[in-house]
Amino acid sequence: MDKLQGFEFWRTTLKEARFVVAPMVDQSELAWRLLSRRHGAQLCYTPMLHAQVFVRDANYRRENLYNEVCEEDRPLIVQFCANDPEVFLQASLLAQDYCDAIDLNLGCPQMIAKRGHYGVFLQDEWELLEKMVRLANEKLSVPITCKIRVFKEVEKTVRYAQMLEKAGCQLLTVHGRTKDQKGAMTGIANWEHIKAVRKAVNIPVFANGNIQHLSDVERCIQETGVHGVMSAEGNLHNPALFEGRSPPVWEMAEEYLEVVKQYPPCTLSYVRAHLFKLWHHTLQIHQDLREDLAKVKTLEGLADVSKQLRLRCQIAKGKDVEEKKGGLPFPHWICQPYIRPAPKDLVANGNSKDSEVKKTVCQKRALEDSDGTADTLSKNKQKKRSRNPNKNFCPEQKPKYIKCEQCGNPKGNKCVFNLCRGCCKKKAFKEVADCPSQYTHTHKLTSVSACCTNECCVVTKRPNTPEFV
Ligand SMILES: Cc1cc2nc3c(=O)[nH]c(=O)nc-3n(C[C@H](O)[C@H](O)[C@H](O)COP(=O)(O)O)c2cc1C
Repeated sequence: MDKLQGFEFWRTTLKEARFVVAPMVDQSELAWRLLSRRHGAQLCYTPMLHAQVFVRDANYRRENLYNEVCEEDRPLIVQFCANDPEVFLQASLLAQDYCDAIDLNLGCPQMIAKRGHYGVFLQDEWELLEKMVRLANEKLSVPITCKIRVFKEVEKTVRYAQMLEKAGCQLLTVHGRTKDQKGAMTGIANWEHIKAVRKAVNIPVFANGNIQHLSDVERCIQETGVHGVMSAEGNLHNPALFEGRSPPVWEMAEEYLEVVKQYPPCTLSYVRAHLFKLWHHTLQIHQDLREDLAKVKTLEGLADVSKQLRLRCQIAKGKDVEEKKGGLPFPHWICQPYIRPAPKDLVANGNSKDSEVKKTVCQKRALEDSDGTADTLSKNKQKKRSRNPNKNFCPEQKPKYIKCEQCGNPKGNKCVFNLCRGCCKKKAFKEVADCPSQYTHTHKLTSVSACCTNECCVVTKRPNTPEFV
């Protein structure tokens, strides 16, 4: 049977989904998707996966997709970042049986995407994108979709969307922010651009940006004419957003922790990050518990801190105590959006906050650009240091790894070809393998599973290598 396309795909496979949970690295994992679906989400995306790693590493495939497969988690779109048509295709072929469509990330504006040459940094490479989408559309059994950011110019954004449609993209998500609208400069998404794209293409369009309440969903659909809306931050702060409810935080936190237990394993740092987002406002009052939440090392520990937060809120609620602090919303214990200060409020000319924001942005950039050589540590590094105070972030004192002669990744421990695990494996398959470490292992082996974890030893599984038979 021919695969469904465009509107037919949206109507039949996606069941006319209008409420969509965004792809979110470390945050749109299975447990969170299931929680969001229970509360109104009709379609979810996986976090962005790296196409190249997905092709190369079976563990990565298992941990990030295959082990997460479950019936309740459909419809599901798997998102990849990629910059090579063949690699993107190979990754998508390996993922297509576990999802309803494959999405290409053309929106990530982070420094890591700049270095890896993917996400929004492909925004100007139309020829390459055309090839990637065309090949995927031709060869995959599921539709290919794209998630883009807008250009400053409406007209260029429209031509960009039309190019992707022509290449074979079957559904387009338009994030109404430009490449530079990130971090402190995030600001408001532009729905005018989204509306223009919607009018100009003949495939379903989802709008992304500024969706914090159910009323935003309705307004966005009305103003832009899109077929669905996607929420990221709004969903993280209130997973019941699409139900039009703002439940007490503990209700969502406890239900989420239950789902995590029901669908193991879930990485602890994801759970911690979700609780930080859910309890965002309350944690500004109960700073002691903020520290506890950062420190505990088990799921039970996290659940316990969450319970203590609930008890404190319930006591305050019972006594009708108004715990107001700074600009915190009240009551702080209901799920509600975190409103970022608008960049114009922060960087208006002559505003005293101006230099502060620019300083933060510049510091961050310096840190990103210099790979951690700046004086200030990023939030992530600070977190790492709080867990391991002896950790050294000085690049000169980092252990130096020997690099793979072919690709520059760290060399495998035992490989005598001076290759990384992936390249060694390829070599082993292409040529008759004669890595002495493999011989040694093979002779000692009683079973394949006793083999070293170095993928170069995969060669021992090949039935017709002399050392195996
Ligand atoms: C924690 C987090 C992780 C994200 N990871 C991804 C990702 O993996 N792929 C992607 O295309 N966008 C990612 N984004 C961007 C969102 O999908 C979305 O485009 C952006 O946050 C704007 O939507 P919002 O205004 O509803 O937050 C991420 C956003 C957040 C907050």
